[in-house]
Amino acid sequence: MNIDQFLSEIATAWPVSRWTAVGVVVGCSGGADSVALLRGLCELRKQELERLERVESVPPSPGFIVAAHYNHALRGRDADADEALVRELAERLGIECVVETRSTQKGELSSDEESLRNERLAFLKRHAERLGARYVAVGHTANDNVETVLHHLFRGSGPAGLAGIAPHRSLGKDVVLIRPMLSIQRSDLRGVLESIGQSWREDLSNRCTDYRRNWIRHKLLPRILEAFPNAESAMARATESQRDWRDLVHQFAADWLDENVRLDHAIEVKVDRTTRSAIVIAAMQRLWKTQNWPLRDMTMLHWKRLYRTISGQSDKRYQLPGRIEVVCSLEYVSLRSKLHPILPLDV
Ligand SMILES: Nc1ncnc2c1ncn2[C@@H]1O[C@H](COP(=O)(O)OP(=O)(O)OP(=O)(O)O)[C@@H](O)[C@H]1O
Repeated sequence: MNIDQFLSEIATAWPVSRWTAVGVVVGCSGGADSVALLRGLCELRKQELERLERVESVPPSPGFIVAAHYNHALRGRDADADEALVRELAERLGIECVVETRSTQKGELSSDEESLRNERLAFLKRHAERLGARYVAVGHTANDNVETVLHHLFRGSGPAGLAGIAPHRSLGKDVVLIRPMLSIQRSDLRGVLESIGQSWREDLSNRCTDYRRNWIRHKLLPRILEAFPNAESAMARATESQRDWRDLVHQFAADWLDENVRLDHAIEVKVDRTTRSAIVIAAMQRLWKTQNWPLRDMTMLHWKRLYRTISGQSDKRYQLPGRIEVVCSLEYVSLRSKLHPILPLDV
């Protein structure tokens, strides 16, 4: 892949005219993927502004790109070198760089993958809101997508998990998280960076912090590719169709939620003996999101159990992860969190 093909892949996934006139915060770790993303977006923006200048006399664009780096402060000098690379790159590209260093006071925060990811996302969202940016762009690649799907598969995830990494999703009211490099292979990105003489930092933490993800990346996938050389693009196609199915089910689920769920002292879900489990489960997952209940702790077994309850096949009182209490009556199933107040139902 050469640089033009690379830029065109990004522009196909995320048409340039959509974002050059608004603010974009680019999450940049200093690793190859996000360095390539930052370089790619800055180049596309520059080309678009030059094009506009040629065809018409346009007022200066109100849009901007800001590089944002979250220093996890976990790997001492390595973490500082990541930060330095992002700062230098932003300076060279003539864009603002925001950096935040994680507080490392003992016992204050946990350092598992999920907590770090959540903190990072909260940081990116916070700065996008502060700067009035419309988008947060991150550098997930085609390989990340395949690895995520396999990981979900082995954990027994439902259809939503097998739909892979979403190309975009809302991060609250005014900010959209976008992943414009999901069609690009990691190795191609590195080739492009080498061809333009752009260095990056090897993310050593990637190798060790998430053992199972890295086992999939370094051990399993190479074996799969020996037997199925096109497995990665085949899986990407499969997840794309899976996404269509998921979107369809989500539409039904939203309607089902409107008709069958009401808020009272608890969340009251009507017992429904006819609707298929896929729709009821998707509706419950949507409900969990609206309430900020811990989705990740819910396995398919929990969702199935809840579905059996809602479809009138069990009437026991029990608790789900995150201390969600389930109580059944003849016509309604009440759900109540022991930790959170009830929130409105719109996502
Ligand atoms: N320290 C960081 N500061 C800012 N942005 C980051 C940082 N680390 C990662 N990102 C952004 O997130 C993208 C994905 O990184 P990575 O694969 O490590 O992340 P993740 O969000 O944990 O996702 P995954 O679900 O694949 O584990 C990067 O390409 C980059 O855009």
